[in-house]
Amino acid sequence: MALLTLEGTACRLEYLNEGGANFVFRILPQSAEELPTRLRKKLLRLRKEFVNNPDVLLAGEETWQAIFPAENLIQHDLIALPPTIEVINDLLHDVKNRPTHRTNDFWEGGTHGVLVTDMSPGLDGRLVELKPKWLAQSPNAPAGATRCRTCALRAQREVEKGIVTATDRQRSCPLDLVSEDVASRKLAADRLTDDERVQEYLVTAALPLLRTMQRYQQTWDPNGVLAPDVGPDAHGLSKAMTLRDCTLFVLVRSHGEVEARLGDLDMKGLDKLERWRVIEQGLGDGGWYMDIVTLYQ
Ligand SMILES: O=P(O)(O)O[C@@H]1[C@@H](OP(=O)(O)O)[C@H](OP(=O)(O)O)[C@H](O)[C@H](OP(=O)(O)O)[C@H]1OP(=O)(O)O
Ligand SMILES: Nc1ncnc2c1ncn2[C@@H]1O[C@H](COP(=O)(O)OP(=O)(O)OP(=O)(O)O)[C@@H](O)[C@H]1O
Repeated sequence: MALLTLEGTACRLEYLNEGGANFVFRILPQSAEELPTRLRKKLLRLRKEFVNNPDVLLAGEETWQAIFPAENLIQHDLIALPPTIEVINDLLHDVKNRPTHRTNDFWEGGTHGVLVTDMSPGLDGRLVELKPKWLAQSPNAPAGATRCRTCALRAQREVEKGIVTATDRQRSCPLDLVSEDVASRKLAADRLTDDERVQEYLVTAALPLLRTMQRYQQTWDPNGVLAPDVGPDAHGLSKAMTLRDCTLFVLVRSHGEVEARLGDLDMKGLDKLERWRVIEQGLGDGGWYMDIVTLYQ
């Protein structure tokens, strides 16, 4: 637990979770008093890496707000922090349930954090986190491809490197998730989650959201990472790649109502372009877009 003052209120932070780039904390009042409205039902997300300009923490916000309904986005609210680096890192030292491969990560400090919509399920809800991934085929896939970009990469990774990521484990095809055919959508949803209410949501009410994601993945990256000159499309490519890796948080409340919001929409930098190109080239050259490689699995 870490004690600090936010919005003039004495708060305590509890570690919730972390990914490669951010720590996420619950915000609780130190005493019996209520939290100020701004902090209520919010989590504090801290970028692990030191960020000089706090605006970077909100990069892309306007882009996402322009294409998705507010009710489908994790809301972000930049908040100034008191000098807290030691308090946070002392807390991280004490946490027992951190992912083992991240226990050497500590907060590099910073003047600001981001308050995000709290999608925690509480005592009587359920939260399912999933990545819809590449909802349209890669523009660089060969003609006649029988695997989509996500399925091709999964097959390559498993066979060549023996690596199965959390997303891979779901074995769901993103193209099925946005298919016109309801049976295909159902198959994809069943593989993404065991939760029947979330399956139902994905197959029906989630479609407009998923199709918007699909549409913008295509619009923003019409030529693919192997296009000889991505210069003019560079910002579009960043946006498309970010949308291809974001997380959909699906919260089922006690009476079955579903709240679904996209998060992890931190804009990907083009410093990754070379890596993306190597991946795409490898998928094509290795025949991973073609089912034939299944023979070797
Ligand atoms: O390459 P992909 O499609 O497997 O996506 C990577 C993700 O893998 P997964 O969703 O588990 O299959 C991967 O997720 P994990 O670390 O495996 O949880 C990252 O999100 C990675 O992005 P970045 O390099 O950290 O910015 C993601 O890389 P990019 O989106 O930058 O390609
Ligand atoms: N708004 C939220 N509500 C509930 N839980 C959340 C929320 N945001 C993050 N989390 C939890 O914290 C974890 C890590 O958060 P997040 O995905 O933001 O980290 P990250 O470092 O950006 O991830 P990545 O490794 O993909 O870069 C999530 O997987 C989720 O379990």
